[in-house]
Amino acid sequence: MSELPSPPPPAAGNQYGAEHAAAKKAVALAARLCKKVQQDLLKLDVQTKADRTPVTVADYGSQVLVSVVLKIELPSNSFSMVAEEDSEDLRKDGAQEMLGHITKLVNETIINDGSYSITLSKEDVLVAIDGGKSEGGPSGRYWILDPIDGTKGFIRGDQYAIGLALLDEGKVVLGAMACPNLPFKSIDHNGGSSRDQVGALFSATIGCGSTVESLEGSQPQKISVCSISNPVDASFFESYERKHCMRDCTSSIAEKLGIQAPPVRIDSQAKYGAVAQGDGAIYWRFPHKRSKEAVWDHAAGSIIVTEAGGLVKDASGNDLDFSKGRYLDRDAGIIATNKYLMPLVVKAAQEAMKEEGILA
Ligand SMILES: Nc1ncnc2c1ncn2[C@@H]1O[C@H](COP(=O)(O)O)[C@@H](OP(=O)(O)O)[C@H]1O
Ligand SMILES: [Mg+2]
Ligand SMILES: [Mg+2]
Ligand SMILES: [Mg+2]
Repeated sequence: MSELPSPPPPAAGNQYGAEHAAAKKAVALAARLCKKVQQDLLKLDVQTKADRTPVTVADYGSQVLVSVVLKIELPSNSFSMVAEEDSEDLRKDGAQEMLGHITKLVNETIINDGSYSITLSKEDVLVAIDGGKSEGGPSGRYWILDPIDGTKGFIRGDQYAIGLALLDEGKVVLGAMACPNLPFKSIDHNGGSSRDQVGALFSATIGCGSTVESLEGSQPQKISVCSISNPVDASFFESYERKHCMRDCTSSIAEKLGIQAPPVRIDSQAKYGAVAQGDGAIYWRFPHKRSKEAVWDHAAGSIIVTEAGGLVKDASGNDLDFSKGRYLDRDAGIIATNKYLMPLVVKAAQEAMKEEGILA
């Protein structure tokens, strides 16, 4: 397989140009490993974590590759990352076979890409996974990674995303997100023609807009959220998994807004990418309990939507605060949409949640 294409030099004025290029390379390489695993996922490649959610060899392998690429591409003594997975379960007796498989997958992906002449041992793999143990917070620079967001979708053969973001003094300043199964329209700027492709790489840097390109390499093209202002014409995305979203509440919000289109239910932060490129108008998330929302489930997706001209708020209309550590501090619910629809969706959500007894 050919080496991943080097991205074009960053636009003048992009102070995170090197990080942007490294982040895209990292998620694109991780996506190669994930695609290979999704094609022939075996039962023994999937484990259940202590919180009873699934994790696969690809979640771990992706986390290793992103961490390795960032460290090589951006040499510095101060690498810090908040990532979803840790090595605890892989260090247990009985996990040796799985660890061996992850190590093999990581090394094969590196060899096939051809950019780096390194081979990782099992111990290197464990150490790379634990590179994601940072606690985050309001100061300094650190990465936030969801190595596979939508693991349940990944196992089912559906949508998933690899989401990577950079925080600088508590603010998300860049995001790169690979969505290997998401369709997008690639536009030939010479001929003006467009064709449908699958495998999108979204990225955004603060103040520089959002782009999408092919995961296999193509010219990045600017994207923007839709400009629908009447909710009757809007469509919305929500979780495929019934357990992840209160459907009674969201159908009530949709009814209040007069939305005609049926819900589009897909897994992962691919929903943020779809809203950012105007495939639909709204992504909302209303979890059942006031469960904690992890920063890695939203950091990359949220900057890709805001740099595409959209807004991302909690259900009270507040900005998301990524500076509080590994979890977001927010009021129930998260909404991503354009500036016209946001106040209407927040109002409908507040009313619906009061009626459902979720808000006082
Ligand atoms: N019972 C639950 N309620 C709400 N969110 C949940 C959940 N179980 C898992 N999740 C979160 O939902 C994410 C997937 O979101 P979506 O529903 O949009 O596909 C998961 O990310 P991971 O797959 O990275 O673990 C996980 O963080
Ligand atoms: Mg998970
Ligand atoms: Mg996730
Ligand atoms: Mg995950």
